[in-house]
Amino acid sequence: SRVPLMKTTCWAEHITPQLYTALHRRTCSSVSTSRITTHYTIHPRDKDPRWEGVEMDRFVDEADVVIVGGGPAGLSAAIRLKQLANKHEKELRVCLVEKASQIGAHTLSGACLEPTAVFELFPDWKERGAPLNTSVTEDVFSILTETRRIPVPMLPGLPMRNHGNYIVKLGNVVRWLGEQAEELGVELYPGYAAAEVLFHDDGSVKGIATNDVGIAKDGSPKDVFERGMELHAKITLFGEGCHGHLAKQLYKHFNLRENCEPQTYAIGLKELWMIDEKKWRPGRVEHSVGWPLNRNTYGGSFLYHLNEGEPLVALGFVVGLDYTNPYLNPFREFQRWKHHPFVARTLEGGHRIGYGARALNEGGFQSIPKLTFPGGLLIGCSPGFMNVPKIKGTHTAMKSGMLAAEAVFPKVTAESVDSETAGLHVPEYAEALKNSWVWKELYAVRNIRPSFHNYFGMRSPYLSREHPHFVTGCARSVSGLDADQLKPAKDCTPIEYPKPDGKISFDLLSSVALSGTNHEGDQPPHLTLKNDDVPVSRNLAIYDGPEQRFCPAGVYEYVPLETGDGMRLQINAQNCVHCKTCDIKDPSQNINWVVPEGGGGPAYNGL
Ligand SMILES: Cc1cc2nc3c(=O)[nH]c(=O)nc-3n(C[C@H](O)[C@H](O)[C@H](O)COP(=O)(O)OP(=O)(O)OC[C@H]3O[C@@H](n4cnc5c(N)ncnc54)[C@H](O)[C@@H]3O)c2cc1C
Ligand code: SF4
Repeated sequence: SRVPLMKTTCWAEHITPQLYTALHRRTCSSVSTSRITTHYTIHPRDKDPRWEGVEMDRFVDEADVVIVGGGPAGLSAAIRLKQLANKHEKELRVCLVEKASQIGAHTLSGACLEPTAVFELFPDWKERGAPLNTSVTEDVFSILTETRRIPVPMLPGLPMRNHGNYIVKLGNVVRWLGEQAEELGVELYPGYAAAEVLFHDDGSVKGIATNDVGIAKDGSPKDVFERGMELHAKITLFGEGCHGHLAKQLYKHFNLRENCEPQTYAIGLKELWMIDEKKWRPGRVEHSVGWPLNRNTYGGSFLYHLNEGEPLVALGFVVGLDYTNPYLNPFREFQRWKHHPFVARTLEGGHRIGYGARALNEGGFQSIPKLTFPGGLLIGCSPGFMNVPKIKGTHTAMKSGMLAAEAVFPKVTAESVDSETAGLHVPEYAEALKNSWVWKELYAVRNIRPSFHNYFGMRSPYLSREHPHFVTGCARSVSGLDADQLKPAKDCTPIEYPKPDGKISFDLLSSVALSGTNHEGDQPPHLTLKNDDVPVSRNLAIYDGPEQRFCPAGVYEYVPLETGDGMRLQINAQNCVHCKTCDIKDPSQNINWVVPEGGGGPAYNGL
């Protein structure tokens, strides 16, 4: 059995001799239990006798362009490609794969939408019935203390101003984009996750493979096992959204992040409420910073009154994943925030109808990687075009997809191929982006998030010379990888959270139930561990098991070993809402999120 490497690793300095003995016992016990990770990405099937003789050939199909991800970026790229093909009377096969069972079912956002890109993509958006039903009529920004609210004037020119924007259910907008794409002739494949990037012999991207189905929880093939299919293309556009699973592989393969800062992230938690009609103010937008987060934790809230025929409000809470206290629980901070008198007064008498969570990029301009490589390119929140102070990335994601399509179209339809590699390389996309309003906008706000790490913390853009208009000059560095920011539990104070009251605040499991999340139970957990022993030997020992708190769906639980002499990690993979927080924040970087069987995950209804 394996023995922990504590004596030689850098984290050993945090461990006392007593803890070392306890830990050694725990770890040695845990290796005797059954495997946590059974996925073939960790335990290759070619070495597994249970897979001997299983047919592993894949059906191959060919398109001109393959797009991974049916979010705002992927769909805008697909639509623009077909608009151009129709205009120039060219045949163009565009295939888009989406891991959700329906287009829009994995979309979670605020969302207050800056409509520029929608208007550019469809100047006749109104006639086409775009679900932009609520224009912003009131814009409120506050700094919260535990009992009070300090209003901040929304001066013209501030990035947080929402004049001219629309409050939307982004899932509905994405569904509508899907309908437009289908009408134009894009082939949409919801329920198919892209599990693997395929490469030509010259190293350029050849396309993707969708995931295999019919693998049992223990990693063995079931009778119904079916190999995924290969989708080849002249070029593949990756629009997986924040912290894409394939993008992670591409960063390594093509060294795309060598000249940028690390990407940093936040987790956003959201609920949808039906409120008392008397309190409903359609078109009102509220944002806050401050309580319940302390000065050293980046984050804030949003509360939007929708105008969709019912008294609906969308509310949520965003916490920067560079927080340091392993006892912080973003879900419980969100629940606590709803009890602020200024928030609770809107919710009292109402009831909650939706819940979900998703990570969002916070690195901004400094963290944008190289965007193009032979055979492919990155669009939307996958490389990260989020405008952080605005908490808006939909308009930039859409525009990046459109610019990618415009750069790709002449090359894929050219009579002779203009590429030295088998997969087309289109660096013109990066150039187009640099000359677009996306670049200008992200450049203008590049130092707002990094300026958080000063005396004023979250309030800095509003209270100090760190006001956006002063935050100019060279791009400042982000704080490093979020995974490296946690302090050992022994150096931190546990946080006492109030119990949920079942009216305004709720527990985790009843919340997850509202996300409609489901996965086939008999499949290997898609939360894979590079080393099954590390959660107990490192995460629990040093950080007191922070994954139990940062996962917004209760997927990770430390439970007593059956033998009674230690703990083990239990992964409730069926609950996973695909937010990607664990892959980002795990202090050991031992968790690798991979795609589950296609169609699994949340079933958001217009979040
Ligand atoms: C809490 C929160 C609040 C926000 N508020 C706002 C706001 O008010 N205004 C605003 O403009 N923006 C907001 N954003 C940001 C906005 O939602 C994103 O910028 C936008 O959704 C990015 O679009 P995208 O297409 O790049 O990625 P996504 O919307 O994430 O779409 C990616 C799609 O790809 C699919 N996918 C991923 N991997 C695979 C795979 N391997 N195979 C197949 N399919 C895959 C996913 O299921 C998903 O449907 C918010 C985000 C969050 C989390
Ligand atoms: S397991 Fe990871 S990706 Fe899934 S909900 Fe929890 S933190 Fe998010």
